[in-house]
Amino acid sequence: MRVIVQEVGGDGSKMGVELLCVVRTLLKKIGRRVVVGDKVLVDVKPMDWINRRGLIVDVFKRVSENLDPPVANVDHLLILFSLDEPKLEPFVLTRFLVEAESTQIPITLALNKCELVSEEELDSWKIRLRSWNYEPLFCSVRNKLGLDAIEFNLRNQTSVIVGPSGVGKSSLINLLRSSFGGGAIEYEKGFKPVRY
Ligand SMILES: Nc1nc2c(ncn2[C@@H]2O[C@H](COP(=O)(O)OP(=O)(O)OP(=O)(O)O)[C@@H](O)[C@H]2O)c(=O)[nH]1
Repeated sequence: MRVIVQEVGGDGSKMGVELLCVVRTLLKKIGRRVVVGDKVLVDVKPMDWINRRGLIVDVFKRVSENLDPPVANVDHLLILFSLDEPKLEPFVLTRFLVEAESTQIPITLALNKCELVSEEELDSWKIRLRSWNYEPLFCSVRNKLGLDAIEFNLRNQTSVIVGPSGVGKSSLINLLRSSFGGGAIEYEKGFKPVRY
């Protein structure tokens, strides 16, 4: 598992170092599963700092837990759809929103590829989504529009970017990483946690 070091008893120089870790057998035996987003205690021998290896010996208590797919300690969900390519389908969006709401994790809805549709279409989506009680953020990753507001929403929390295939999740994560210096971990298609 990839672990990013956040604290080493008084030694700030190791902050941000990425370690490749295995999980202690005892943890597996007692059913303590380690999932993406977990905060863990890692045992690193002095020599292992060179090879960047470690052993996960404990898992801290989770603030939140999502079972499918398994991800822990998520503060925020960014639901990303595109207005076109693929076209925004109200039924699919509803399904994502209902499922996201059921987690009780705060949600931001963002609609990407806004440069592909007319002003009229944008306005009609704005009105429609307002009637559903959502205030979506419109953006275009390609044209670098509307990204400040998204970056602001992601700041200082662990978010999961959710959305159908092809809407621009990876493109957004990559652009945020390069433009704003945020961190990101891709987890699996359609479900991407990012610590920003
Ligand atoms: N026109 C347009 N295309 C975009 C924009 N953002 C991303 N794309 C393109 O959309 C395609 C899909 O983008 P990805 O970032 O791979 O989408 P994804 O949501 O990560 O897709 P999966 O990995 O299948 O879940 C790529 O060809 C991107 O270049 C945008 O704002 N406008």
